[in-house]
Amino acid sequence: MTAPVLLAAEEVTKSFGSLLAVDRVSIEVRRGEVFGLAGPNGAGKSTLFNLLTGIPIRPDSGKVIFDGQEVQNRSPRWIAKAGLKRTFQTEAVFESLSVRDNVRVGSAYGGAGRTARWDRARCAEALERVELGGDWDRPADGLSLIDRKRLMIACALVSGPSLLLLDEPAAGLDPADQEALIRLLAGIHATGTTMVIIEHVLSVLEALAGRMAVLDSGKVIVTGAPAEVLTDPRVVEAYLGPGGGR
Ligand SMILES: Nc1ncnc2c1ncn2[C@@H]1O[C@H](COP(=O)(O)OP(=O)(O)OP(=O)(O)O)[C@@H](O)[C@H]1O
Repeated sequence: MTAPVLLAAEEVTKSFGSLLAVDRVSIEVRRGEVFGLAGPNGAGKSTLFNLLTGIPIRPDSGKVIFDGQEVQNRSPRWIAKAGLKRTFQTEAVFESLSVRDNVRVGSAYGGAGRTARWDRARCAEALERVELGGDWDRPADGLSLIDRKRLMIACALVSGPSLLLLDEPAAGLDPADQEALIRLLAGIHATGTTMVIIEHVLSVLEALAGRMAVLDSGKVIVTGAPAEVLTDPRVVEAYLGPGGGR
């Protein structure tokens, strides 16, 4: 049986002046799946994430439906509280705050953490889920790149989202850390979190995604299983140009 749709973009469109950044994009993400988004630089992936999460733009037309509700005109905070959390391309952590306090900020944003005691327990659980060991009272500015990514994911996870959007989580990681990230995300997915992952490191999508879409010039050009999508001539051409770079 096919799982119900948790997130749908329906003909979502966004222009910046004369640039059509997202052009009538429709995608469906089913509850429990990992859905990948790929495409060349400037294809519109991050703009689409921004439109899905209300940060900081609205679509010109089209609908975003999350968990049965239209959210395209909702605030980012409302969408986060409804259970859709995201990470950003850059490792957006509060440098001077401790690891633990970064997660506490994430917890407050997502609507979790009514009491200090409960908050502490949730923060600890989120940090353990991302396997961020060591001293949680140390400032975030001393963390390695992979640990910053772990922290950003913990900040998103702490409020127990039903859907996690990850914008290029593997960017800048060496192959060993990419493998560690894949294991981490597979573990989070196994506990029931639906995910959408934008990624240029296609091996991450091959390892994790059940389905994926490729965007080019603001449009979805192919959707399907990674093995089929990544060998599709239209995708090869989008990345390498006509003739596949030959
Ligand atoms: N706020 C903005 N104002 C004007 N143009 C924008 C804005 N945000 C994005 N764009 C443009 O929209 C297009 C799509 O950008 P976007 O960042 O969504 O692409 P992307 O697929 O995420 O690229 P990358 O893989 O390089 O991150 C680009 O041409 C970009 O310059």
